[in-house]
Amino acid sequence: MAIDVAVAGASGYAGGELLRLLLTHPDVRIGALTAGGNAGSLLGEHHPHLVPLADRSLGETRADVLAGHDVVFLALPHGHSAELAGSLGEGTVVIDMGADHRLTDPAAWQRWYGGTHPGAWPYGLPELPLAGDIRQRDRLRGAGRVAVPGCYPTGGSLALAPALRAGLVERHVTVTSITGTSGAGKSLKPHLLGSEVMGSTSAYGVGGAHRHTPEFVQNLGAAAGDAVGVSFTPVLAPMPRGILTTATAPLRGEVDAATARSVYEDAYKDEPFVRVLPEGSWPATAATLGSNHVQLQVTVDPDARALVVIGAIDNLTKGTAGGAVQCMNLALGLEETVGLPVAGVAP
Ligand SMILES: NC(=O)C1=CN([C@@H]2O[C@H](COP(=O)(O)OP(=O)(O)OC[C@H]3O[C@@H](n4cnc5c(N)ncnc54)[C@H](OP(=O)(O)O)[C@@H]3O)[C@@H](O)[C@H]2O)C=CC1
Ligand SMILES: CC(=O)N[C@@H](CCC(=O)OP(=O)(O)O)C(=O)O
Repeated sequence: MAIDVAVAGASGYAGGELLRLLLTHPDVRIGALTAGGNAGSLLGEHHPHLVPLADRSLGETRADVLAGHDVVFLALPHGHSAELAGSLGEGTVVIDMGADHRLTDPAAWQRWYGGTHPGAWPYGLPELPLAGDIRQRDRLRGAGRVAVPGCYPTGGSLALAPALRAGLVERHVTVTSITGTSGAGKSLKPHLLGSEVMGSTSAYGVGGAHRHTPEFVQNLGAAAGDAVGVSFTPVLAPMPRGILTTATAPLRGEVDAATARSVYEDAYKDEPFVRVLPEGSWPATAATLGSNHVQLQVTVDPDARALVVIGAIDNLTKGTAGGAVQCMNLALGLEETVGLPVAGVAP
C-alpha cells in the first residue's frame, strides 16, 4: 500500500533533497508540494534535477493543502511548524526538518530562539547512543511527530557520544565543523554571495554563539548521563555541500588509540549508516555526498592527552533529508534503510 506524502518547503534545498530521495522510495506516493512566495510556480523552476516532478505545481503552505496525507514533511524556516502540525490530525505523521521541536528545555528554547517553547518531539537521530545502553531509535518507532536534528549536531553528536557514554573523556568537549554553503538555505544572504564565499573560509557564531550549541549539549548530555559542556565553532567553506567535523575532548585516565577505536567500532557495529573507517583512513566530505552515511575516524593525541574524532556527512542528505526519511521509516514501521542512498557521488 502506498504512503501518501506531502512536502512543505519543496522549493528549498532541504525540500529538494527530500524529494530526490522520495522519488526512489518504493513505498511512497508524492502528493502535495508547497512553498512560500514561490507558490504557483513549477517545481522544475527550482529543482531542474528532479525531472519526474518538473511539471508539478507548488501549492500554498496551508494545513488544508497538507491534510489528508499519511506523512507531512515540513522543510520550512523555523517558527512555522507548531501551528501547521496542530492543524494536522494525529493520524498524520509530521516530520519537522526545522528547529521548532528539537529542544526539550523551555529555558534553552527561550534563550536561543525566543518566544514560547513550541514543545519537544522525539529527536530524529536514530543512531545516537544514550546512557543506559539504549539508542534514540527506540523513541522513534511508531512516533507521530519527529524533530529532525540540525545539520551540525547530526555528525558532531555521533562523533562524541560513544566516548562520553563510555566515560573515555571528560565532560567538556570542543567541536569545530566546516560546512558547505547549502546549509544556509537558498534565500538571499549577503555573506553568502559568491564574491564573499569564493576563495575564503571563515568562522561564524564563535564563542558559543551558534544556536546548535544547546542541541549538542542536549544530545551529548543524554549520551553521558550527565551535563556536558560544549564549545562549538562553525566554519563556512567555499563548497556547496558537506560538513567535516573535528571533535576533541580531554582523555580521562590512560586511553590508547586502539581502545578508543574499539569503543567506536562496538558502538556503531550494527548501524547501517555510520561507518568507522579502517585505521589510517580519514573522513572526507567528498566520500559522503548524496549518501546517507556518516563516516568517522577516531584516535588519541597522546601528548595533548586528547581524544580526536573526525566525522563527515552530507548536510542535505544525512544532515537533513536522509535523516528525515530514516525517521519516517521508523515512525511507520518500515525497514529503516528503505529508500535511502548507501553510496555517494564521486569525484
Ligand atoms: N540546508 C540544510 O543543510 C539544512 C536545513 N535544515 C532546516 O530545513 C528547513 C529548510 O531549510 P532550507 O531548505 O535549507 O531552506 P530554503 O531557504 O532553501 O527553503 C525554505 C523553504 O521554505 C519555504 N518558505 C519560506 N518562507 C515561508 C513561509 N513564510 N511560508 C511557507 N513557506 C515558506 C520556501 O519557499 P519559497 O521558495 O517560496 O520561498 C522554501 O521552499 C529549515 O528549517 C532549515 O533550518 C536542517 C538541516 C540542514
Ligand atoms: C551554513 C549555515 O548557515 N548553516 C546553518 C545551519 C543549518 C541547519 O542545520 O539548520 P537549522 O538548525 O536551522 O535547521 C546555520 O549556521 O545557521
